Amino acid sequence: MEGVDHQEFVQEPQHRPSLSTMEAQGIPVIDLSPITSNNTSPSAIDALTKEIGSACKEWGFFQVTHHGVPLSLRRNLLEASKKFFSQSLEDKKKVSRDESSPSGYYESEYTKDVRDWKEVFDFFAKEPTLFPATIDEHNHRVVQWTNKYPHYPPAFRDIIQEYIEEMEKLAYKLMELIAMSLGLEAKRFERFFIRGQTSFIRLNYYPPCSFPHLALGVGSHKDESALTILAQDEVEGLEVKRKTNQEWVRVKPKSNDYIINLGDIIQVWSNDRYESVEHRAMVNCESERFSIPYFFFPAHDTEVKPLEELINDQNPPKYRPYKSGKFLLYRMINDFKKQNKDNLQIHDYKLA
Ligand SMILES: O=C(O)CCC(=O)C(=O)O
Ligand SMILES: [Fe+2]
Repeated sequence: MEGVDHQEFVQEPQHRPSLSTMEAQGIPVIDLSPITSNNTSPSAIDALTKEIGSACKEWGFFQVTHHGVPLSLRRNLLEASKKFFSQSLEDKKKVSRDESSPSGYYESEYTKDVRDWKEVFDFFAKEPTLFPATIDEHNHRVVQWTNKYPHYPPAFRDIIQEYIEEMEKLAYKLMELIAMSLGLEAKRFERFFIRGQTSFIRLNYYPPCSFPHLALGVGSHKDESALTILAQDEVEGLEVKRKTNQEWVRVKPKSNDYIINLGDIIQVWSNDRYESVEHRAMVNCESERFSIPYFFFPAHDTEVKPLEELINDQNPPKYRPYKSGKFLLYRMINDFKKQNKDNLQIHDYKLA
């Protein structure tokens, strides 16, 4: 971040982080053994489903253990990410995102119009990934996006592809549990992802920052995904807004757990039974920090709307339908420059 205008990173006073935020005591930690081990009983799955249901309802954010993703793979990816970002800006910019595809490296993203103190590399989980060509609702042209892969470190491509496969397996399992917790059949959500999912993975790098009380690594936001599976390194920084009292609580890193957060799409599908949750990442003066979110997204032409099983006369739909790909594209375009206005949010689709 040398030679940049620091002013654009400064958050409005009400959004500035408190460096003494308390650590989250209550974030549910859920043991996924019933779905990842061989000898499992229906009653264990039942209990797990209930646990997932209350975590979704009360927090929208939880940690999972015994998730089945090999620790060595996660370590390798964090190591590869560290190596990539340690290169010179010039080398990193050789794989910058551009007009032909939003996959690649970039160092300026604006969350809610304030610049984040971070650098990023995005990859699509599927190649090619089909996406709408424009945000215009009446334009049905589709484009194919492919990934950029850095040459350094050399094993990058293999590691990231292997990791993405593991994330996808875990995401499908979690979606099954979430479906059951809503009283739906286990595979209810599968159809939206099985062909043409637009999931992507992001390597976040937060360099040390000399004014951590004024800036944020990622400003407060809700993920637009169906759900997000997040790996963070051992450096603290992630904060979640607790639903019950609207206070920021810090999520302590645990080296082998994943953090799961519900995204806007589940909020709409469940007609607000579950909600996506505001979260943000703080930076600090001494240590760099790395995190790797995997955003699980349906096919771009999925019409996202409250599921018919979950609506009735007493509980009418709370959202008007929207196309998953158009919303995501809108956000992607607008997060990359200063707009002097709020970006599109899920509440903009809310029916009065
Ligand atoms: O770095 C983190 O812990 C959170 C990152 C995040 O929320 C995001 O990239 O959407
Ligand atoms: Fe996020």
